Amino acid sequence: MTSSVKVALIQMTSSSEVDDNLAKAEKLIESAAAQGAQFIVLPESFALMEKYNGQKLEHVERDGQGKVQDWMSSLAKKLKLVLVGGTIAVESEIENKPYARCYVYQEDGSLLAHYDKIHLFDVSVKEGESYSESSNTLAGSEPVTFNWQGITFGCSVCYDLRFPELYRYYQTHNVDVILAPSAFTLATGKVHWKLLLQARAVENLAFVVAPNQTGTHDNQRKTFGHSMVIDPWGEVIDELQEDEGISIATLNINKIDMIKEKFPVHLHRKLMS
Ligand SMILES: O=C(O)CNC(=O)[C@H](CS)NC(=O)CCC(=O)C(=O)O
Repeated sequence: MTSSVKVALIQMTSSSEVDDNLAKAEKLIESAAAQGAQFIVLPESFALMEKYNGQKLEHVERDGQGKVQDWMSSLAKKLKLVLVGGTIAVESEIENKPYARCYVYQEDGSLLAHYDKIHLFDVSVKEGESYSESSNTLAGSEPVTFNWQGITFGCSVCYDLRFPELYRYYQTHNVDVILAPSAFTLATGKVHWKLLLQARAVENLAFVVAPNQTGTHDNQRKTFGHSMVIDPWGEVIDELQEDEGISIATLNINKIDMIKEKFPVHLHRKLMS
């Protein structure tokens, strides 16, 4: 059983050009691999930030085939690492309503897991800034965990962070590392991003790995950056600022048991549903 893993988070300002985004992400991933990262996580919508909000999506793939899936699989294989692909739009059973899907590829290029974003961002952030993700996306319904090298991971995406019951499910399924690739807005990120990430880590005694989009996108949307890794005690192990780049952190998985032994919050629950 592996007791530590070197993860890398990719922070980028994705545009509305898929090829440009993949080229940019590839450079960052190669640099992270050269620094010894074994497990790399891309942010939500890394391959495409749509120009238009609430309209038909411009690049949607079919499960199992498509440019972005091929790119993720071959890169994972070439660099012999795990690659978590934030989200991409993947056809669902309903026309023009793809899932926002996170694919996880492993070292031989095969698929290890996939997760469909459950909570969709239908909110008004402030005057002139509102989102209607459900108008062009179908919500997933299943929490997803997977095991890699004896470590258990739980999947989530962005707005999911506001729904603690998803993470409580992961706690009851012994998740060691919570993944939360995001495109958190600048306006909400300033107030809520770090707070939510730390809360999810502390209340569930798990690491939280959260790469975010950053900067101003083609569609004029602004995202917050500040990709970070939090340990199960709530401490920020590594944090980026607003520039594009990579964050590399070593997760010492033994730390979870060390904390649970002295501070067994997970055994003190009373109101089980
Ligand atoms: O639409 C895309 O291209 C990429 N997807 C997103 O940006 C998604 C849905 S609009 N954003 C969020 O979930 C932000 C959540 C958030 O910021 C909060 O909870 O405060």
